[in-house]
Amino acid sequence: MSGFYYVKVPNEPVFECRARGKFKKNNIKPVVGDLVEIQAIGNGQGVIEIILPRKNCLVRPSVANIDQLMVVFAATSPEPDFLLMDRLTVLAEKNKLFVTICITKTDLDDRNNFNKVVGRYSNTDYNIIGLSNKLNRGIEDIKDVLAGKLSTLSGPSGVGKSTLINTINPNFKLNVGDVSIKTKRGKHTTTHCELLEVIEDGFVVDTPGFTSLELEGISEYELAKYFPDFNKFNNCQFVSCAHENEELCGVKDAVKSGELSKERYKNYLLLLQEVRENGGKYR
Ligand SMILES: Nc1nc2c(ncn2[C@@H]2O[C@H](COP(=O)(O)OP(=O)(O)OP(=O)(O)O)[C@@H](O)[C@H]2O)c(=O)[nH]1
Ligand SMILES: [Zn+2]
Repeated sequence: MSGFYYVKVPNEPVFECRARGKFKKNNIKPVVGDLVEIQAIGNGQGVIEIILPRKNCLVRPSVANIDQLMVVFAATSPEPDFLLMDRLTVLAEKNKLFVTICITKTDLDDRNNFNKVVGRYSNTDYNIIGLSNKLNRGIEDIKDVLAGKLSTLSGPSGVGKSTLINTINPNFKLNVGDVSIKTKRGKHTTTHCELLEVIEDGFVVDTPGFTSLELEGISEYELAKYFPDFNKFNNCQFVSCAHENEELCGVKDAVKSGELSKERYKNYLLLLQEVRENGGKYR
């Protein structure tokens, strides 16, 4: 119901809470993932008194205190969108989140897209997990990386996010859709958003994901920072090197020698262009 927040309290049923009026006055709204202090008023109801400081807060949908961005793409059907994959990892880096890249439908991977992903990100410390919901492959690895964290799953429609959650924990019975229907635009307006405890102390935000990528401004000077693999090679002549047209650029050298992924570098240049066109706003 609108105006209510559902608060999980250890060893108690979920409390149905309203927020103190002072929050509204100060234009603050509790969001999913917030750690709060409540006052119980009986009957499983309570009032949110304090919102503890957030370590991060992503928007659209608003979720606070996320530990991990699990980027989910299919090996095929739909084909992986590598530019979106790089955008999502930039979003994660900007917000200091762990990154796990989960490639689903590896049972259909006749073009070796899983290995392509492993190659592209080989100079990062991202977890890269190949998964088949169909063959029950990789599920234990996914459980391991979800344990003890608040994660959000992000990726295009139809890659198998709901199937994955259902496989991990069949209690959820999320709707699994038909790819062709679900990929039509405009289907993804969730009005509510909740946390699913998919395994003990491992929570996942139930949302269509941050594919719209509304970020606060990222300047052209900081974009490269969010490509952690580039950082290993940035012994460039200029400290503020954009790794673009500059001479003596460690990143460009590493791309030339094959140590850094050419595709990822290409996407970096595309995103750099975008950041500039948006005057520092990266969308
Ligand atoms: N072959 C194969 N098919 C899969 C796998 N995982 C999911 N699918 C199928 O892919 C289709 C889409 O799965 P969903 O779980 O609805 O995908 P989703 O990412 O939740 O999609 P949205 O809810 O639109 O975001 C369904 O027909 C699933 O049965 C897999 O590992 N292998
Ligand atoms: Zn450089």
